[in-house]
Amino acid sequence: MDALKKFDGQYWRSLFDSRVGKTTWPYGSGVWSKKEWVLPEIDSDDIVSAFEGNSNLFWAERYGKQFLGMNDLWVKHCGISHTGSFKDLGMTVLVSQVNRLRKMHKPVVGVGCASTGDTSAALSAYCASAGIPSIVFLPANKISMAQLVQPIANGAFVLSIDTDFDGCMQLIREVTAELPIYLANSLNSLRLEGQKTAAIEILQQFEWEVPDWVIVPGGNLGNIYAFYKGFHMCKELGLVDRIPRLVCAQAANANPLYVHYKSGWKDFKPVKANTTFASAIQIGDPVSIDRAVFALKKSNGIVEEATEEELMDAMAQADSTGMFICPHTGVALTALSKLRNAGVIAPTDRTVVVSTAHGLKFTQSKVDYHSKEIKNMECRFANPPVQVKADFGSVMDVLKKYLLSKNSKF
Ligand SMILES: N[C@@H](CCOP(=O)(O)O)C(=O)O
Repeated sequence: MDALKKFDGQYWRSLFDSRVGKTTWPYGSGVWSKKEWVLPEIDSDDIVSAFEGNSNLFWAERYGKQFLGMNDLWVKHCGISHTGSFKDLGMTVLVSQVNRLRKMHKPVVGVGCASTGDTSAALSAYCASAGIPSIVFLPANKISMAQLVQPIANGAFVLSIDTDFDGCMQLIREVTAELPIYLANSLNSLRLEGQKTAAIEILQQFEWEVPDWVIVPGGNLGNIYAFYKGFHMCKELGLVDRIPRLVCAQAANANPLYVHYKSGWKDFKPVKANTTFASAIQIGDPVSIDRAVFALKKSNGIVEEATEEELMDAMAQADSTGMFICPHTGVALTALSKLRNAGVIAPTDRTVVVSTAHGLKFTQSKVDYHSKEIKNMECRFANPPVQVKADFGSVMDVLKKYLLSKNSKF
């Protein structure tokens, strides 16, 4: 009861008074009447910023310390971009080249891709901007609504095909062998030239100090190779003297690289990719398998996997520290956590997790999780909204309960 008394408005008012020397609470009426707002001085440690230091490379201080006991964990957010994923980096290069080819009157009637949602979004946007027809093959009902609407809105010719990504990939390869449609998937090295810039940018953002680890979610596997290519190029140029160890993180429901790695890189076998919340990496027969294996061998790399529960829990925990990540980044964070727990990654290792897409593309998965509506999943970190009657007493009751649970010092 004593603790509850402290929710009295006067208590809060005195708290603010004592912090800044005069009444400062600027909102509301009644106990907290509106008075002059004086900003207290703050220390630089108090500053809460989503982006510490550089624009898209941020220090995941709270997540690192709270969940992993790490103090040098960084997230490279590649989803803060025009279409909300790292695909923009490569697609601008590829579509620019196609634009040039068309100006040279080369017979390119359009650009096509198979996609789990991010590649098609980027392709359709850049093509629309250049006035080039884009054709996208999407697995029906297997990508998020936000991703589906992107190529539709950008005026692409969208084929929703009753198969999975691997089926779409097979079909687009056959079609582009017949028609002068330029294939924009990441087996095209122009894509990788663009994507490798993320690796160069990480080194530049750390002022050419090489991180110990870089963790990348992997599906079609072009990106892990692109990162290797960028780091390797900087080493060749003498900008750095080593490259980071790479970790490729896969969903356990679509894990052909993980299985291959665990077999000691014996014969690669495609798998049937099962449904995963990390839908952009729901791929069983990745086109860049050989390049990925090369990159991992050259970087003394590791492959890890994440179950559905692990990746969704990791996403929820990361979001609770302010990140709002995509499920694929949840896969990468799970890989990190497993490697930390196994003692492979040390608490002080400088580690960069590559966040591949914007969380807003995957809101349905977050809604399902926080509503605890996922079969066979505990959803341990769900934060469902509280239903409350529209009266002051009811609102105060739930608020007091909530605030007491959050503020043990009261
Ligand atoms: N996750 C990808 C799948 C296609 O991969 P790509 O590397 O060939 O573009 C997507 O978003 O479509």
